[in-house]
Amino acid sequence: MTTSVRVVVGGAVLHQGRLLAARRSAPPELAGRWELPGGKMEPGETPQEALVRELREELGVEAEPLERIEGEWPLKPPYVLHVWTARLLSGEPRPLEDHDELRWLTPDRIDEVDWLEQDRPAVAAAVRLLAAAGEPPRQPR
Ligand SMILES: Nc1nc2c([nH]c(=O)n2[C@H]2C[C@H](O)[C@@H](COP(=O)(O)OP(=O)(O)OP(=O)(O)O)O2)c(=O)[nH]1
Repeated sequence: MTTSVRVVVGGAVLHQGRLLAARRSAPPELAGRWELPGGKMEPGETPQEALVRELREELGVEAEPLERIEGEWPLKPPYVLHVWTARLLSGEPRPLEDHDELRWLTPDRIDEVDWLEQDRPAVAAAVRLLAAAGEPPRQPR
């Protein structure tokens, strides 16, 4: 028997050395916990299209997905979490839907919010990317 999984696409939105964190307002068991904004892929959508749509609906911004963070994290069945890095093209993120607070976190402050457990590996990977991007260029040998 094959079980079909459904993908939830989360966006690691990176801007000026920071990662965007969003605090869920619902459902009750997840409210108050922090996550990467995003949502369920709809039939016929690519992950990138789903992420662009979700970030537009939830945050009121236009964003560009960049690359997939390797890995897949199980959520409540049948959902699994995939994460893509993304950059803002226009707009200032606002918590329009599903969230009641947003915060831009620098790598050193990433643990100041209570991330959903299932998001932690992807958040750690996003922080590594931010830290690498923030390093000064290496001296040529
Ligand atoms: N968006 C998002 N959802 C996550 C993350 N981690 C995590 O466990 N989830 C869970 C919460 C929800 O049960 C589910 C995603 O649902 P959602 O409510 O964000 O997606 P959606 O906007 O498409 O939902 P819907 O109201 O259309 O049903 O995955 C995450 O980082 N981002």
